Amino acid sequence: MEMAKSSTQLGATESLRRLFGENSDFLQRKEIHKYVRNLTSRFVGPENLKTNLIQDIYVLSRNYFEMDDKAISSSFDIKEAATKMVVDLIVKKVIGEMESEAVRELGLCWTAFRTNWFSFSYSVLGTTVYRFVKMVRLWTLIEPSILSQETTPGILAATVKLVADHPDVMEELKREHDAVIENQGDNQAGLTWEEYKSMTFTHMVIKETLRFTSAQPTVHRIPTEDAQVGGYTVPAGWLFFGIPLVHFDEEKYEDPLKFNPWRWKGKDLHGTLSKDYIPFGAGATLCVGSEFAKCIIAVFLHHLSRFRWSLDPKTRVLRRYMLMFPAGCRVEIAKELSDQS
Ligand code: HEM
Repeated sequence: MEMAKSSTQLGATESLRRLFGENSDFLQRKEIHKYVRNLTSRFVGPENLKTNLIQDIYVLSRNYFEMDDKAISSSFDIKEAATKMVVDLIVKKVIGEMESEAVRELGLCWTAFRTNWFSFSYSVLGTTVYRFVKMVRLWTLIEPSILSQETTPGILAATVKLVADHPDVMEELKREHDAVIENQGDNQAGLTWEEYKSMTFTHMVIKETLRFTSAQPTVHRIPTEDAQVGGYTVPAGWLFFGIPLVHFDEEKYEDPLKFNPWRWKGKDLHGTLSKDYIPFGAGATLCVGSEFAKCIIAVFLHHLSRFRWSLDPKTRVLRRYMLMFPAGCRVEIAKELSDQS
């Protein structure tokens, strides 16, 4: 936490420096940092979220839950659905209208780079790693898009997996969302900001998922002077990889390896940062997309809770550089018996 707050110099390994060159935008982000933050906040900050985005998120995500009158069930990969939605809501607005093939290529390049850069020669022409390195001059523009595309769908998928593994949580969510729908009466065309904020248990589930998965596993920093971390000295100029271990500290969290949304009952559900809770980082580089990400997850849970649903048993979560779902995250939804008549 202290390290994340103390320095805005983001760390990069020697190999990354050689790969991109010392002066690349990718590494020398300090100068353009404020610009990127402002640009992203404009798109996903609370004002735009309240007035426009929440409704767009509601409508776009609802499309995945539509079924023919005669169908009684359907299925889709919820991680892929969220990725497409983020592309529609953010990437196209930040980068401008792109051919869908170009968006796909951008995603593929990033995925290949993220998983292979340390094990694959970047100078081999034609490889996706090579192409990504060539494209990285666009970094300033694509950074928010990449960050939003990588993290949020992964956390949504992790949330869905954890809920599917905990029937008591699924039941409580259903109760909460049934009540929201009932209160809406005939007016079920969307979700208001107030309704979103009133979903107390949903926010407890999201908060616990973010604690439990620590989705962005490391922050990288290079301290400008010697720093103390957990009784160790990190010398100035060294590269520090920080992991939010505080999320699993027994003194802060009772039974920390248990997924237990009820631990947040009566606590602050909307703050993104405290001494013991840092899923969105801390300090000058604190995530600017946190509320947007939480809103996407809550709205998907809202739609999901209208159905009986289950998760493909092949769904597995791997923790590599990011959370990964090698077999996707497919949900099967079925109409309630009463809706089938
Ligand atoms: C659940 C989803 C998300 C998680 C867990 C997450 C996590 C983080 C973390 C830990 C950082 C700090 C990195 C560091 O200090 O080195 C960060 C920064 C950032 N995030 Fe997120 N993020 C999420 C969603 C998003 C979304 C949806 C967007 C944009 C639409 C976004 C945009 C950014 C940006 C632009 C930064 C860099 C801020 C800066 O350098 O000043 N994030 N995020």
